[in-house]
Amino acid sequence: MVVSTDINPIRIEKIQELKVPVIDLSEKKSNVAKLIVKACEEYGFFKVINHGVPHHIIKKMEDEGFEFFHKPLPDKIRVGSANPFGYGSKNIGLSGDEGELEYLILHTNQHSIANSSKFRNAVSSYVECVRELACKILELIAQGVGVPPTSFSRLLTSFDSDSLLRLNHYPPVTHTAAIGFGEHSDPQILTLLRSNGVPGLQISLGNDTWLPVDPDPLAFCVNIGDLLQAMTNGRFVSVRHRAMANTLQDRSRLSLVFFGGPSPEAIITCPPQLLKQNQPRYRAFTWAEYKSHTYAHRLGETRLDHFKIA
Ligand SMILES: O=C(O)CCC(=O)C(=O)O
Ligand SMILES: [Fe+2]
Repeated sequence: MVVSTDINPIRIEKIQELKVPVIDLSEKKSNVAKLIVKACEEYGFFKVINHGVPHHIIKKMEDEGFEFFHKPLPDKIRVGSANPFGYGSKNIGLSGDEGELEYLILHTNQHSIANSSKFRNAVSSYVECVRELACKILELIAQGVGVPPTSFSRLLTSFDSDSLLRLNHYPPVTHTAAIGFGEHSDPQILTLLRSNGVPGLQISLGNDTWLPVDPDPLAFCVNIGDLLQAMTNGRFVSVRHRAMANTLQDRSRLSLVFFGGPSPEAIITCPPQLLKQNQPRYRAFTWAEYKSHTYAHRLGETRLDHFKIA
């Protein structure tokens, strides 16, 4: 009798052969721009090293994050529930998704969540640095695809840029197949994720094949979001990814995730230089419109499809 199993050995081999692109930002700009564009087209995902975000700023944010999650539950609940900004546990979004994590979502322009000034300072310095890094990467992307340098980064520097910082805390669980954060693509423009040395993040290669991303506390993981897929007319892929629950019994996983988004009124279209002879694949929409569509659907849906021109 042939026993069917979910674990396909061919897939495992394929997974082990591949490594996600690691891009050294201290190398020559024109080469870096080319490598980034290639990674955005092939995976919608890469890691950056020598990124210039000072270690002490990351460490301070990580320490504050752990301090927050180690507080008693009533203290965490007191900051308000995560719709849209605040603390959440197990439930992700409002459409029934669940995972083995707790999290804190902060708006990068409104630090109104009642926390200590020590916490707020850590968030401000961290956000300032990662926003700058996100802009630098978006400018390299602009250079690589041949559009004016600030075509994408200006969306993150506008005074009402709708960017978020999300802290995800994955405590140890004993069931190995559990999902920490289910499969999805990030809705915004660009995501910068940094995690401690505990594994969990995986990116999708399609056909149910997953590529585990080695934890690397010195690097930032960069995800292309749905808006950048739309703004490149589908040339870049907004990578589908997920986090497995943490099965290391003696440590928690903490990821710091910056989502670079535009102002709610920003109109998302592909610059004409990138359309060339092609027809636009997506209709123009505002970020506010995209966000409300996203919030109304399950995490795993391919939300950008709704804006496709038939
Ligand atoms: O925590 C992680 O590694 C992934 C989380 C994630 O994908 C997200 O917050 O959008
Ligand atoms: Fe994500």
